[in-house]
Amino acid sequence: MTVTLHEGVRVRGLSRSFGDRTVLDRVDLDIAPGEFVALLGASGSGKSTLLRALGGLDPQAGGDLGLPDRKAVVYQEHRLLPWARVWKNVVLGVKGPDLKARAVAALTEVGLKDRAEAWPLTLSGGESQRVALARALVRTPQLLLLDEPFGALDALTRMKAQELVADLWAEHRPAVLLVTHDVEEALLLADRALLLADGRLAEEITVDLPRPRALDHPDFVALRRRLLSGLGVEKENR
Ligand SMILES: Nc1ncnc2c1ncn2[C@@H]1O[C@H](COP(=O)(O)OP(=O)(O)OP(=O)(O)O)[C@@H](O)[C@H]1O
Repeated sequence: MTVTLHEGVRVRGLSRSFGDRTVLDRVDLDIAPGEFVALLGASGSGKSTLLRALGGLDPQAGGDLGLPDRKAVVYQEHRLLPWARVWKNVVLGVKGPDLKARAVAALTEVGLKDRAEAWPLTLSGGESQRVALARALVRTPQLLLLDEPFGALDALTRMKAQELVADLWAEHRPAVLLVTHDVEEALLLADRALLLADGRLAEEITVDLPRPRALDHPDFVALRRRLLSGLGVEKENR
């Protein structure tokens, strides 16, 4: 694997095997600076493996990776450390002056300014994920990697979190790769949706809909059907 600096993402021939099982098979992927891309695929198709490689977190992957310097990842589980106050969690590992002020600024952006001094165990699941978003924001990422960040939230909290991500993305415009199982989430947020199957990017759907997006817009419904069919779900009522 070679990693070079790039403004957005420019991946060529990304491959990854575990034993004799090839999970990623010479994947090419471009994400322009500021572009929001969603990645869908069946369970076990290699979405998280691809995301990990883009985080520069998988030295055993093969291929040429052009990646920006500043990357941040948000996972399905918040990964907050219980023994550090919320604001400290946000800036853990960050260097430089005014760390507390930077943490509070990021927490303000996710609507949690007043929880800066709280302990992580006193937060709800949705709040914890917002802290995880603040922890990403404070790093001013050029590439934001989201690995099913709202997968464990209830439907209403998830919708609010999606709105928050849409707002934060519009404000800061990082390139985003969002791994999700949720077709509607992909279509609400992304410029492009990619389908991963058999180790390759099997399909690409451009989501050319004005924002904010409405679930009941006929073009939205048509794209939803197309994506579901790409995922092998044909039933109309799903
Ligand atoms: N460290 C590892 N060692 C062995 N096999 C692995 C490892 N990491 C992933 N795999 C295998 O690679 C395949 C792809 O895993 P990955 O987690 O990338 O899939 P995914 O598409 O993100 O799945 P899901 O949607 O269920 O989260 C799976 O078959 C998994 O078992």
